[in-house]
Amino acid sequence: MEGDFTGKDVYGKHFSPKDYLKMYYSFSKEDGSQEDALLNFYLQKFHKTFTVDGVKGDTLIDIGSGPTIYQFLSSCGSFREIIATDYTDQNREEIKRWLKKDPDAFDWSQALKYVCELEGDREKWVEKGEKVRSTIRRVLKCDVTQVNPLAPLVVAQASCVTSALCLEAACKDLTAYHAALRNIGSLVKPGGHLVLLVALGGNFYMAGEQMFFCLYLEKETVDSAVTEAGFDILWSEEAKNSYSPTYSDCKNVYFLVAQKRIKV
Ligand SMILES: C[C@](O)(C/N=c1/sc2cccc3c2n1CCC3)C(=O)N1CCN(c2cccc3cnccc23)CC1
Repeated sequence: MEGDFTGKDVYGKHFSPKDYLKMYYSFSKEDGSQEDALLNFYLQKFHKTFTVDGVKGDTLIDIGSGPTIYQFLSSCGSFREIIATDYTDQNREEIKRWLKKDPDAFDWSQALKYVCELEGDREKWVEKGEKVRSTIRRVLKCDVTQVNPLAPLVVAQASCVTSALCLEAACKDLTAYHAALRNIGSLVKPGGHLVLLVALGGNFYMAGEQMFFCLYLEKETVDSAVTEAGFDILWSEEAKNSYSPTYSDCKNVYFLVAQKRIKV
């Protein structure tokens, strides 16, 4: 299967949010496991972007949210409205379960506590959860291979677009990757921000027993695609040796913040 692109239909049929969440986002009991370190890296970089560096605005659109909400824990205090999106119904349903406090929704309390600790008060994690729930206003279908990824909806350009671990799974080759970056970049207003979390140097990742395609990307490839999509890269950071081989052959994870050039 390695190397065969995983089409959108396969995601709809075979992507199990529950398996995926258990594999990647269950803080293990003994601290310092590889997966904890990886999630902590993501949470630290979102904290730096939104809480420390002060990226903020009216609307934030998250592209390819998957079944997760960790990516909103820092941005929920910096935007009036967050729009979560994903291609597959089951991922959007998983997010809605958490928003409604459904008893069998995934437990994000460990991640909530970790971000509250970064913000200086670990006890505020329940309020943080309510803040995330009140800020995520819509959960929409997206398809990054479409010129308008939110079609048929037409949504006003956003102050910020974030996308974590999505494009490398959704794009079958570099041409598609460049096009997808242009597509999601069109959702950002001039002067607005694009925040990417990218898995580098791998061909697949696991979710439960299923193997899914990952486009092999290097840091330089991502940087040039972001620049060509009309953005200036403000800063970026690579975490080496991030993935345990059980889950993916990806080597590193890459966090990048860019700003959309204002055409003069
Ligand atoms: C984010 C995610 O959780 C996937 N997570 C993870 S964990 C991990 C660990 C190591 C490597 C990698 C990795 N990845 C994906 C990237 C590679 C998810 O569920 N995804 C992303 C991809 N997505 C789409 C598929 C097909 C077409 C799409 C069209 N438009 C929009 C989205 C589309 C479906 C939902």
